[in-house]
Amino acid sequence: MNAPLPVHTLNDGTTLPAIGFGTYPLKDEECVAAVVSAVDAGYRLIDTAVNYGNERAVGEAIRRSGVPRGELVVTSKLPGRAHAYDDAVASVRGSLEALGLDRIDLHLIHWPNPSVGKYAEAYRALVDLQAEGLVRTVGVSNFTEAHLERVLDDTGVTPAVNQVELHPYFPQVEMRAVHERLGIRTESWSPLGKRQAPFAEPVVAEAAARHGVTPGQVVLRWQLQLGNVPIPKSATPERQRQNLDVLGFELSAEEVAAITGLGRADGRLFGGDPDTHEEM
Ligand SMILES: NC(=O)C1=CN([C@@H]2O[C@H](COP(=O)(O)OP(=O)(O)OC[C@H]3O[C@@H](n4cnc5c(N)ncnc54)[C@H](OP(=O)(O)O)[C@@H]3O)[C@@H](O)[C@H]2O)C=CC1
Ligand SMILES: O=C(O)C(=O)[C@@H](O)[C@H](O)C(=O)CO
Repeated sequence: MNAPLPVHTLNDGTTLPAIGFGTYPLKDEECVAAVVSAVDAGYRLIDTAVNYGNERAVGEAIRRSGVPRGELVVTSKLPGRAHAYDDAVASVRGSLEALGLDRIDLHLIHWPNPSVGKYAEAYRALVDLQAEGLVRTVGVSNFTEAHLERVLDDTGVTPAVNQVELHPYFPQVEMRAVHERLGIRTESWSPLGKRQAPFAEPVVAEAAARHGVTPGQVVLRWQLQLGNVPIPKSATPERQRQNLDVLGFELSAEEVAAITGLGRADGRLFGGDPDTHEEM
């Protein structure tokens, strides 16, 4: 097991491990086994969602892991079909029941779902559930600057986290600046680039050779040096360990800039533009 991970202090005073574990599209026993081995490897931040259909498996893995509950940061997400206030409250209660927990550490609105037009209502529900103690930290996912400003104006509560698509082909330079200005921690989904991983790009492969690490480790180290919290998914224990083992080397400022330079306007993995993409 690696040394304990560094943590970030969020704008609500709670902490978030510097790397987390993604669980989509793991299901059932494969999910339980992957999360148990991830926790054993040292992951303490686990990312699930109602729409992944694996909250029960994640809850089972947490119980099997033997790690004290207080050491884990469990994230779940509200689906687009549950943005109306009462539906949002019911969805969070459903997640608690499925996970077998009495509190969710970080609850996000999964997508803003513009056609529903109720993400601000959903956000108010999460803020109220935080006051009740059922949710520790309130955050969002796939929010643009306008969505962030809207919920902030509405409630006076800044989301602690915005989980967005972020990898070398889509480095989100503008959104990271918005987060910096508002005091929001950036979490990176598909942090390795998933099926379009940039592992063969010369700037990544050459940095890996220079530092004696794998291309995946270079990409995750790039994430860390930008202050992002990556949540890589792997069903493979060896890769899970490798993805955590990124504290023992440092990329130069030039290497970081060159990887960010891989960004391109059409770099999104599947066209998930939050202003138009709908996921119920
Ligand atoms: N909020 C949102 O809208 C979204 C959130 N997410 C979250 O983000 C998480 C991570 O994103 P995801 O889309 O899974 O993409 P990732 O960038 O984490 O890539 C996962 C893929 O990379 C492979 N992989 C993992 N580690 C390595 C490695 N070291 N070397 C080579 N290949 C590797 C995995 O295969 P294998 O398992 O075989 O190792 C898997 O195929 C999700 O699991 C989910 O929790 C994802 C999409 C949207
Ligand atoms: O994994 C997630 O959180 C998602 O939102 C996914 O459904 C994502 O949209 C995807 O992988 C679609 O192909």
